[in-house]
Amino acid sequence: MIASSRLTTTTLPPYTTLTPKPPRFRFFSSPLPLKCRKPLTTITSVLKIADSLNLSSPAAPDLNSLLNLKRTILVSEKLGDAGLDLLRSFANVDCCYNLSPEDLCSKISSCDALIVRSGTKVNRQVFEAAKGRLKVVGRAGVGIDNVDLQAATEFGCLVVNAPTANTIAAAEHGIALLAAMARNIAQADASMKAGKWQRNKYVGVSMVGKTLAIMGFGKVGSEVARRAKGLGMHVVAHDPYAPADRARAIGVELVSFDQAVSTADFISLHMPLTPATSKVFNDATFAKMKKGVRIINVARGGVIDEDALLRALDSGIVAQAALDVFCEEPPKDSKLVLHENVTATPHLGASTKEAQEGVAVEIAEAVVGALQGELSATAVNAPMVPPEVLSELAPYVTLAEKLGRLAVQLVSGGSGIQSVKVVYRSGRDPDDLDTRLLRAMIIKGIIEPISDTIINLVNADFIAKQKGLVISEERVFANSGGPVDSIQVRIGHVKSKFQSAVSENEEISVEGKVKYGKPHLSRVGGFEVDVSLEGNLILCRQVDQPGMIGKVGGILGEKNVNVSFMSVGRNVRRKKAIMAIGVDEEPDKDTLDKIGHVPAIEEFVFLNL
Ligand SMILES: NC(=O)C1=CN([C@@H]2O[C@H](COP(=O)(O)OP(=O)(O)OC[C@H]3O[C@@H](n4cnc5c(N)ncnc54)[C@H](O)[C@@H]3O)[C@@H](O)[C@H]2O)C=CC1
Ligand SMILES: O=C(O)C(=O)COP(=O)(O)O
Repeated sequence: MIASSRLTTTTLPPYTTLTPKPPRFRFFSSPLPLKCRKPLTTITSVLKIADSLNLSSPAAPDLNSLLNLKRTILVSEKLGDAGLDLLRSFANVDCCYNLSPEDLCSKISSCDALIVRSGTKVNRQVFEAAKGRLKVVGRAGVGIDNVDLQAATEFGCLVVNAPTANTIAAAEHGIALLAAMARNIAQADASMKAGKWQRNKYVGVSMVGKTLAIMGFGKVGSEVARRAKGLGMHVVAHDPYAPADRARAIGVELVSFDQAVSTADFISLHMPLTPATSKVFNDATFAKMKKGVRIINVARGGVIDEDALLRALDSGIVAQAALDVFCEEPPKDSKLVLHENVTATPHLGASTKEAQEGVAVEIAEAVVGALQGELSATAVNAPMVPPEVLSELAPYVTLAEKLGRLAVQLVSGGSGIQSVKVVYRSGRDPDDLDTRLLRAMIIKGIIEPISDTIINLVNADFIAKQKGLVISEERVFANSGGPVDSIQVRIGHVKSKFQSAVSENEEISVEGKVKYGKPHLSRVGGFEVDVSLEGNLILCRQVDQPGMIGKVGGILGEKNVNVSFMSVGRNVRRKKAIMAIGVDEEPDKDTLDKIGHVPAIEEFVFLNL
């Protein structure tokens, strides 16, 4: 050990956070132009690796791909043709719009993926009804407030969205609503259609020189800001997570919530609907606003308390509101929509031809990629791992799972596993080695053999936590050619059925390396070994004396069990040794008994890898 740095102790970092990922593991935030994207027909070996590792297919034994059967994708809301064509080239596509919640639940168990927009509620019942078949939910748009992410994660279902293709459409709709509201376009149009000519009634307000407060300075918010600057408005923004330099670059000042709402002539909402933003525009907030303020909401209806807005409109605090989104869609209570100072559109922010084609292709690619095992760039509830990183980590991913499987089989029955320590020896800078994938596979290896839960990248941390398993990770610096020199898995506070696997620290300890691209076991307890982690493994502790390999090899040979690898590790000559024997077939009980009865063999265990 040269240096050691603790990565995590008792807490598992969440897969998705608001904090940026280290650059090496980040995808480009905007999609590549279509012609630059990889053709879906050319499935890279990386995707196959991931697929075979079942990284994103929690429940499927992947018979579909083995038998070359097509998957089924349910599309529950209108999707652009280019996206549908792409999906059809890969899967059976069932377009069923306006499904009732009951119909959705009854259909979902025969679907591998579901594609929705904002109108489909993908709640816990949907995941329960899927009975483990649903592997991916694709949200053809940005907001994922209609998908129960917690339930998706618990059921090991990946959720992906299409976060960029409708940004401009939403921003343009925001500006369109702002201008239409300021100049009473909708009301004047309706009045003319009713045969009237009311020039004095529909005198508007000017936008130039007015202060616009952008609430939520993300993709849409900043595009609205850019356009509003072009209209000569003074733009401020409130966003606790937005970088000040991005705002500065557009000439926008980032201000506090109170400052934004109290100084603005126009307020445009662009934050996501979360527990923190739910009904954040309420009576108390409206009371802080300038009398005669104008509000635009192209984000989510739920960020406004609609009853409070109605009161604010009636009292004149809010002069006008332009609403594209509502708490309930379509809104049942039409008081707001019918209010003469309200301009309303039926959630049209993303509805341009261009945006819908873009979103459809973006989500189709993400869903097809995910079904093929690709780790998505737009995953909402799983780590985003670019293909080149996955390709590099692939053999270590296999090693991690095998070590987990091996370690758990060394635990003697009845002793509950509570703490697992993983030590990575690596020459990489900690920021340059994303261990989430490896950790997930170790968890998979540990939990799957002892439970009926299927583990994948989406639910690994969640299931570990649920089972009370505390995973701690440590990085030890070591010069190595690849990303990882070795991985050690230690299980503490348990008894072992193979005492020699217990290290000085009273932990079951196994260590492995990747050699020639294949996972190898390099250490068991305090003994060094060198055996390929493929097929099955027999571990024997014996007196170190001549003829042992021959004896055990002979017993296996008699029963036609093929030995693929054999390695002996010992600490002191002629004392104790560990023999690790890789076998292609599983020896029957008789054969194992015979090995156990070889006089110099003190203990042995058969492990299924
Ligand atoms: N009406 C429509 O058809 C469309 C609506 N949208 C909605 O617009 C919203 C914004 O979308 P994007 O800009 O693409 O998302 P984004 O994720 O790029 O931006 C959201 C911003 O809100 C900020 N934010 C989070 N909590 C906040 C808080 N408490 N106060 C202030 N800011 C907060 C975030 O830091 C982020 O910068 C989403 O709710 C999305 O669903 C997006 C596209 C179309
Ligand atoms: O992308 C978003 O967040 C939207 O609100 C767009 O919703 P839609 O796909 O048009 O139902």
